[in-house]
Amino acid sequence: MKETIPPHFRFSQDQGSMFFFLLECIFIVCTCSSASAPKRRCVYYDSPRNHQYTQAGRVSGSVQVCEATSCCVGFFWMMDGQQKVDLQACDMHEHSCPDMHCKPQPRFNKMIKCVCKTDFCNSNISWISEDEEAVGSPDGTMRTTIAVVSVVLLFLMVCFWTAAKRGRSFYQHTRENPSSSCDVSVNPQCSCQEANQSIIDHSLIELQQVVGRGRFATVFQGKYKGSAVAVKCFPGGQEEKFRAEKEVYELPLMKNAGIVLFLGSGTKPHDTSFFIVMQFAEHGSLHSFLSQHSISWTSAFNMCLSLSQGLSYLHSDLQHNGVHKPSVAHRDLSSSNVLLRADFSCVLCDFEGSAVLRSCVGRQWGRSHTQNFQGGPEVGTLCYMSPELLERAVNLTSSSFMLQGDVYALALILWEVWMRCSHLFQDADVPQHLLPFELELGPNPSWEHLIHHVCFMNQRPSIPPPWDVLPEGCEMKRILTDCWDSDADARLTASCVVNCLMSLQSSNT
Ligand SMILES: Nc1ncnc2c1ncn2[C@@H]1O[C@H](COP(=O)(O)OP(=O)(O)OP(=O)(O)O)[C@@H](O)[C@H]1O
Repeated sequence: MKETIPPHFRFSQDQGSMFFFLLECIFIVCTCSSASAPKRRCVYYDSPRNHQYTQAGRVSGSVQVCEATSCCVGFFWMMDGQQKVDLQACDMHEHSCPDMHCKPQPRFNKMIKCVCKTDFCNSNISWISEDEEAVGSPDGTMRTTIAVVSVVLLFLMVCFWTAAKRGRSFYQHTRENPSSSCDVSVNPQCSCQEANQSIIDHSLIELQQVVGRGRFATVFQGKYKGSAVAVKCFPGGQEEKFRAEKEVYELPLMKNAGIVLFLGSGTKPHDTSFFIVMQFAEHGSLHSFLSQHSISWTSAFNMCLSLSQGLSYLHSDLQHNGVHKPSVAHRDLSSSNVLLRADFSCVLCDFEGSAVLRSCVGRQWGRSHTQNFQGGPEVGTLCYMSPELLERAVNLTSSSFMLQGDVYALALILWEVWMRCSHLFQDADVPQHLLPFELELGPNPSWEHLIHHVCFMNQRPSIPPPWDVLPEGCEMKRILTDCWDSDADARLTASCVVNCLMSLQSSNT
């Protein structure tokens, strides 16, 4: 006989699947309703810069019929009060666009962007204020209700999609490495432990030659207690930078093979300057080394692995014996801020722009950082900046964006290393060392050129065709493209890069 279970009992027994069933229903309803809706039509402006947007829908003259989005996008330059079209198309990057009209969202300098959701709404910037828009619309309340319902539905879909995506990547990662986790989320516990301060008397240091000159400090080779050291000297005016860098080095558990060894710090009483003493890295910066040497596959691999391990450690949030190391975002990762030790392993240095991602009563999650709105953020080296940071499309103090920005920069450095690896150019000459985008934009690209190239054209350093036929080439390419993805959320974490590199090596031996 067939067993009948009372409905209320069935529900309580299977709440989890009911929840997912409901979500699925919402998803199906939304999908069906969007499938039956007419396709969005946007103004299309034909310029070489928007060739990537041709994939967003069928173009016929100056009209584009959108395939996978209902949003139109417009980029305009403002010149002498006049708007000049830069790009108009279906917005393949945005799937949510609450605005009916092309409402200006200022970008850098004189660029304005708008994303909107009515047919041909991207033809012109609409200078209508929100109030006017609400008053001018006869069915404003109805539209608002529809908008609210759509946003709630969309939000549920995004939650569902994000949970599914996270679950998938977590599963994939834990399968690859069951003992570790990709999670670099910030530990909610307060990390206000006392710093490991170590004051050094400057009279015990013997300064020798200058080995590096940066924007804020000069680095000398020196001697301290009989050992070779590097001494980073900050002039009196750079006290803030000195304190910021010292704060990172003095965090608990910062001693790690991937981070340059901090020995102490001090002040010079007579000229009120400040200094930080570190272990001396015999081969200098990765940038200067790659400029002078091509490298073998083994050296390239060890450099990439140690660099990724160092970054993964820096990003990690750890508790050990009651001591808490918060996650730290470097925020100025470049081949000049990576040093090479005697054994050619990489260590990270230069933390004056870093953000310590912790929460303490009365403190911020990340240290605040000043920004120069004329020339872009003061923190970071231009050509290593991720698209979202270049565009300022995100909250720059968000911890996840800072960490994802580091991963983008990591990809560019891995590319720099591999581009000097003789094994990867078997029958050809190894190309000279080049900074990312140096080939395309020259050694000192402007902010505008980088935004155009990296954000609008979605270009990345080119991967040489010979890599396609190498057994490791495919995986290397995948690591690079997954780390420099224009969608920051889609990027790998630093600890996942370590795992990918490990599997690259094991499949190669
Ligand atoms: N421990 C070290 N051992 C050897 N060389 C070092 C060491 N620390 C720094 N250098 C050299 O000094 C250069 C500048 O160092 P650093 O990046 O810390 O200075 P900065 O003033 O903060 O520069 P930036 O302009 O990148 O902010 C490095 O690129 C490297 O060549």
